[in-house]
Amino acid sequence: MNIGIVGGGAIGLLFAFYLSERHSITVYTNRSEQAEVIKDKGVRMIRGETTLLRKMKAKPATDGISDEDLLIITVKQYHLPSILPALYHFKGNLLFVQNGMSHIDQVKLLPAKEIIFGVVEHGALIHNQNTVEHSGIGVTKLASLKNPGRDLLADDIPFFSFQIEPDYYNMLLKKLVVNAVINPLTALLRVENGYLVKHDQFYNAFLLLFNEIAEVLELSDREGMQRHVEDICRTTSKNRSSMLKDIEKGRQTEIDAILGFVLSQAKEKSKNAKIAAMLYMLIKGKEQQGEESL
Ligand SMILES: NC(=O)C1=CN([C@@H]2O[C@H](COP(=O)(O)OP(=O)(O)OC[C@H]3O[C@@H](n4cnc5c(N)ncnc54)[C@H](OP(=O)(O)O)[C@@H]3O)[C@@H](O)[C@H]2O)C=CC1
Ligand SMILES: CC(C)(CO)C(=O)C(=O)O
Repeated sequence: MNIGIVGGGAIGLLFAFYLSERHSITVYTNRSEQAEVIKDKGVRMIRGETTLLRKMKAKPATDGISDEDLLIITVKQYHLPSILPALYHFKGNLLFVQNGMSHIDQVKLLPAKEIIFGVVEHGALIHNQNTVEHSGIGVTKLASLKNPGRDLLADDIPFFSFQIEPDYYNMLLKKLVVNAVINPLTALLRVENGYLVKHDQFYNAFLLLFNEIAEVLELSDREGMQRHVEDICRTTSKNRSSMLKDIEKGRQTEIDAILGFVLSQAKEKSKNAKIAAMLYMLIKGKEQQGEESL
């Protein structure tokens, strides 16, 4: 397949590197300088002691998107509006891998042949314009908006597998609840994920927030979901969440796509979401503080 990857960040370079084993890849970057570096030097991937390099095509997204069979959108949720106008002319298949759920309504009406959502369970860290570290090996879960079960990315690529899920909404919801509980709390407390279940007072706060979110989202299996979020805290106990890292680096966070979605659901259903609202404001305040210190 001809696959285009929009965004040359951590996830974009990770997908570009692994998929280039079976497909012809073009990376569509934000900056022309990055496209030149990738065209010239290829994409380097570091996994433990292994470092590998693959050559591929790259161009700035502003030069236009070609007729790819599949276009994978790996920009952050808050950058989607900058790329959506170009997607109104794209007739191939689209895959969105953003965290959160506020992008569902933004992309539903695109004229693409197929719209697929992805939940990436890999860890990826960008080192420079053409180098990515595969810091956690997981899977990418995929679910289609229109044709459940159709698997465009069925190839068996070592260290980079895909899992087809039957229901895109439930797949995204499960990840949303994890991010809505863990990310704002760890970002504000400045602790690693494991602390939320290890520390009595933090765990009480975790439960208050989880219960409010479960009520707003009308979760059908509350106990199962609570166990799932607690398990993620344990299995990623030494991780600093992406929101904590964003706050530490003074960057914008994905709070709008995560707690913003919970708040919009609460408003729609006239449900109480005071804790989520407070955490949302505190994270927004921290983002502003970061901007002011630049
Ligand atoms: N990193 C991880 O381990 C994981 C990330 N995710 C999710 O994947 C998504 C991407 O995350 P991540 O890769 O870490 O983010 P990054 O910030 O590393 O990458 C985003 C990239 O998109 C580029 N970009 C922004 N606007 C445009 C545009 N208009 N056209 C082309 N490129 C553009 C940025 O360019 P520039 O560099 O110039 O700003 C940047 O290179 C997020 O929603 C995140 O939640 C999910 C699971 C794990
Ligand atoms: C699962 C978790 C919480 C791992 O840190 C994550 O997805 C994130 O940090 O955004």
